Amino acid sequence: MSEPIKVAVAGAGGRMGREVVKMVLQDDKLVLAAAVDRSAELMDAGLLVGLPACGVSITRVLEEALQNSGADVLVDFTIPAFAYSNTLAAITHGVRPVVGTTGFTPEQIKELDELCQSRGIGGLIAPNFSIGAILMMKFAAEAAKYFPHLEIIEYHGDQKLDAPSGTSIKTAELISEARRELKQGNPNEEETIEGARGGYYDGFRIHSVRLPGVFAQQEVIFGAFGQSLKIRHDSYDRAGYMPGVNVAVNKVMNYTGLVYGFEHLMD
Ligand SMILES: NC(=O)C1=CN([C@@H]2O[C@H](COP(=O)(O)OP(=O)(O)OC[C@H]3O[C@@H](n4cnc5c(N)ncnc54)[C@H](O)[C@@H]3O)[C@@H](O)[C@H]2O)C=CC1
Ligand SMILES: O=C(O)C1=N[C@H](C(=O)O)C[C@H](O)C1
Repeated sequence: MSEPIKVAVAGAGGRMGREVVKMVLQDDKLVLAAAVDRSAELMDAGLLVGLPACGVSITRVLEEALQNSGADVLVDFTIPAFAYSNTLAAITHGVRPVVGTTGFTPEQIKELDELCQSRGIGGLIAPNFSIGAILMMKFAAEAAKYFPHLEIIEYHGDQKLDAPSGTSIKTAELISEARRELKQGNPNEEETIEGARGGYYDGFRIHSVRLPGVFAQQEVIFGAFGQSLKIRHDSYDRAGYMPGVNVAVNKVMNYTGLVYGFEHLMD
């Protein structure tokens, strides 16, 4: 039997981080090497997620955890402002990053890929780990070949820090690769209230709805003469992302370079 994979979790006290801690502690092929968060310091990570104590306390300083824990993989679900520096720190310590935090720029992703290549380790940045969301993106990209007029609407809770969501940006990128060049709408259109038409991406629009009580949903609406098509995905529970995170933690051990998008690891 192969050695268990040692996993450090950044953002362990957050909503996604707690699910990751739970998933790692419940998988006998994974070991929780460290749990880092700016809140819940010193609390046992197992107790924090409603499981028996596991002997790993929440610590504050990621660098120390990366240096001292012997982690193979860092799973990061923190906040956009820290995700880049956390990922950089992981790669610098030879720890493979599996990152769900959103907000990376294409330039940052390219730079982190080069760093992974030069360190000879694998990494993943995935704006969405849920299989249904990946299928929604793939189906939307396919539909855009035939229905080039579209709008993306994403719905999240009112405390989300980034807009548009990482998922909607990834969807827009996949659609853009598949869709013929087209600037939609009336060329003489004018916004009488700024932002009314949403964010512009390569000829189409992304709209971000932020409301309390909402978790994570997205629809892509296609319009054509005499018809429309909607492709929609709804997330109801953060546990729904964990099979994807688990696959990523395992697969990242076996390739070199930084992959952007869970769709590349699904098959
Ligand atoms: N890729 C995916 O499938 C998904 C991605 N997300 C993304 O994951 C991120 C986190 O989401 P939530 O867990 O809902 O947020 P959250 O606010 O519940 O948790 C974030 C946690 O990170 C901690 N934190 C902040 N800065 C830190 C640092 N420098 N080092 C260590 N910990 C730090 C905070 O104290 C907090 O506990 C967001 O960017 C969200 O968009 C969320 C759901 C699914
Ligand atoms: O903040 C969230 O909650 C989510 N963020 C990710 C995103 O920005 O796409 C993934 C999912 O939509 C939940």
